[in-house]
Amino acid sequence: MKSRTHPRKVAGKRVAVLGAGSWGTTFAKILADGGADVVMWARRPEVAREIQEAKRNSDYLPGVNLPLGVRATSRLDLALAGAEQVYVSVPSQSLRDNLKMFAPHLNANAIVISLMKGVEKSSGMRMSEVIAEVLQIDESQIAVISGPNLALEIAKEQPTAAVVSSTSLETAQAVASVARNKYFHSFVNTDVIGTEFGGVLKNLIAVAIGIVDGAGYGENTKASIITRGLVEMTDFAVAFGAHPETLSGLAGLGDLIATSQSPLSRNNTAGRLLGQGYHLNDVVNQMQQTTEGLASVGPILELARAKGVEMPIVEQVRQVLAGTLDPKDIAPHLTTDDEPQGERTKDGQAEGGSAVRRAFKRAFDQLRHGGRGAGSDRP
Ligand SMILES: NC(=O)C1=CN([C@@H]2O[C@H](COP(=O)(O)OP(=O)(O)OC[C@H]3O[C@@H](n4cnc5c(N)ncnc54)[C@H](O)[C@@H]3O)[C@@H](O)[C@H]2O)C=CC1
Ligand SMILES: O=C(CO)COP(=O)(O)O
Repeated sequence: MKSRTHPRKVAGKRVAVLGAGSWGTTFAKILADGGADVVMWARRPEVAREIQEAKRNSDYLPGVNLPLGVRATSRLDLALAGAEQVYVSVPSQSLRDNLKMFAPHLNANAIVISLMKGVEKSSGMRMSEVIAEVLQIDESQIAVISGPNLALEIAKEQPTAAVVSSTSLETAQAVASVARNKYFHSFVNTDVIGTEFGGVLKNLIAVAIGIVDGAGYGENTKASIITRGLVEMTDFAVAFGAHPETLSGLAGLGDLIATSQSPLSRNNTAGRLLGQGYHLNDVVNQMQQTTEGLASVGPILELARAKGVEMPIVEQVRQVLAGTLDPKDIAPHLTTDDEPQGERTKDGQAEGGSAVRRAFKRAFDQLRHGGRGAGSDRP
């Protein structure tokens, strides 16, 4: 970085944001507006240069002025030097390779925060698990952030909230006290599994909503899918050890509503194109930004199968992606049950049993059949 292009340094904690796409850039603005001293790493030198010199990232956030305090470089050593908190926002499928590049430059005590909402296709691992495995750091040094956070709205400073989650409450609080400002409110929790899976799973339901929207169905259909989708999300996450409340919080229901309703959502947009009859390859080519849901469908269904969790909506999304189900048919087949099924009621109990009760039953069945129990978060 040339010193003449260095802006005045903002007083505050030195943090790094790795990944200069729409979310990484927006998050750098959130942090800088909260008073942190932010250096971004961009893969492409021209993107780093535009942010550093013009305080713009016109490819991803057209028309948005970044705070003067945000600096950017394409050199990892400069971005990570002295960084106490490191926020990572790259496509989930590229995380492992990126982490290997980051590792030599990371401070041993730095907290690493995942801003991503996908699972690794090859392993089914959550992003925090990939971080722990590749960087070989303790889980108390890792946090994740998730919530109803459409980047472009936040870049325009429209108020929203998110959850910062770490198995260490102290870590979550340390991150939340930096990742906040007048338009971004951070809550904390210690349910990393629920917080991460909430972000992953809502993408899949948002794709389903996009599909039925594109196929011409209306609000009743979409509301039914959102509601039943939340049940699938909760069943799945609880089976892996999440607290059900997390899924009805910002990282679950909150994000599900935002993503399912907004044309800004890439997952929702991809679904709509599929619903309009475009082939998956054409949709992928048309999407210029990361669309995590398309890559997550396969690994999530595999994980679900391993725990005996039924996900009829996600399964139908898979079939539409594979071209074996007409998008028009996704709505009439909202359930695979042959018999009438109980709906969860106000206290979380369904006639057929609560998510927790079902999780226990699954664990019991798995133990009986020599499998692993529900307490484990890996199949
Ligand atoms: N955009 C949004 O509104 C939000 C996105 N997220 C999550 O943040 C993560 C990143 O998403 P976005 O920033 O929106 O994506 P994006 O497509 O806008 O940007 C991705 C960035 O990663 C970089 N990158 C680094 N290594 C890469 C590689 N090997 N292959 C491709 N790109 C690579 C790209 O150059 C680009 O700067 C995703 O997991 C997404 O679900 C979470 C909340 C909100
Ligand atoms: O996670 C998001 C909003 O919270 C962004 O959703 P998309 O990735 O679908 O754009």
